[in-house]
Amino acid sequence: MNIHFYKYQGAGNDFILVDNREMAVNHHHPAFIARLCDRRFGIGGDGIMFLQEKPGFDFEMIYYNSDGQPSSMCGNGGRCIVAFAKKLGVIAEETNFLAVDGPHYAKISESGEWVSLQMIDVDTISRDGSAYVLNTGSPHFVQETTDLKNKDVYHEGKAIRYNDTYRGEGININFIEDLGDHYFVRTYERGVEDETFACGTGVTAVALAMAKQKGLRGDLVAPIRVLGGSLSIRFHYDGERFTGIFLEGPARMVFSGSIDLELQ
Ligand SMILES: N[C@H](CCC[C@H](N)C(=O)O)C(=O)O
Repeated sequence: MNIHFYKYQGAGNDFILVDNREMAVNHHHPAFIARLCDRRFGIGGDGIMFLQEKPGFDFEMIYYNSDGQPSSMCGNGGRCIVAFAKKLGVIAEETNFLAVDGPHYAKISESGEWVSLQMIDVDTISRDGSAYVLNTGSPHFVQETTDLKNKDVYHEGKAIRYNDTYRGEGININFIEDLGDHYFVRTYERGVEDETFACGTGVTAVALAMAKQKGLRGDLVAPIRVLGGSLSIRFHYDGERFTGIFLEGPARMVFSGSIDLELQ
């Protein structure tokens, strides 16, 4: 099957995007999806998204992790598919689209390279030892640490993700270092089963957990550095609920192309 695709990245979290409005690609084949995402035998990417028609919305975002399995929400992927929709002429500067965790509003800059994506509201944060556990569209474990640049994120993240508590459903593991004027975050991602250069729902989880830990309230902004660049989270916290949560940052096309791949 010949597939025309676009490659995007949002702060180094990279994705394959396919305009599937004609429903030409039947993507319910994990081995086929995993092969497309394979960095040696395919195009390569942390995940893949199909942009599809959906009555009542500008489009629907269908997202798979690179392991080929359907996934929960992808924040950086959501920002990249908004940039993709603008490139296709499906939207102008604002959009309401449907994703796996429900409707999302987003705004995009004139340049088409800066996207602000509204995330779902959050009203539950639990603890696991000194860590925070919460769902921002995907499940996240947030652990504050020091000397993060030298941490073995792969092995330490994998050990938590596959421990007795999380082995079943899986969870994304975020390590955060508070550097005063910003947080530095590194993430081991479920479904990629490796560290990624950024995780949008992950840095969102970090921003909310740190606000709770510090007893912050009101309209807040959390500047965050990740391996692949910078992201910013804006939100309101009244001590109970986190609302008006926006994940903001770059979303850029890297290249486009086509690939001939037979269904396994
Ligand atoms: N790996 C995540 C989904 C993608 C999350 C990440 N790429 C983001 O930007 O939110 C999971 O399985 O929960």
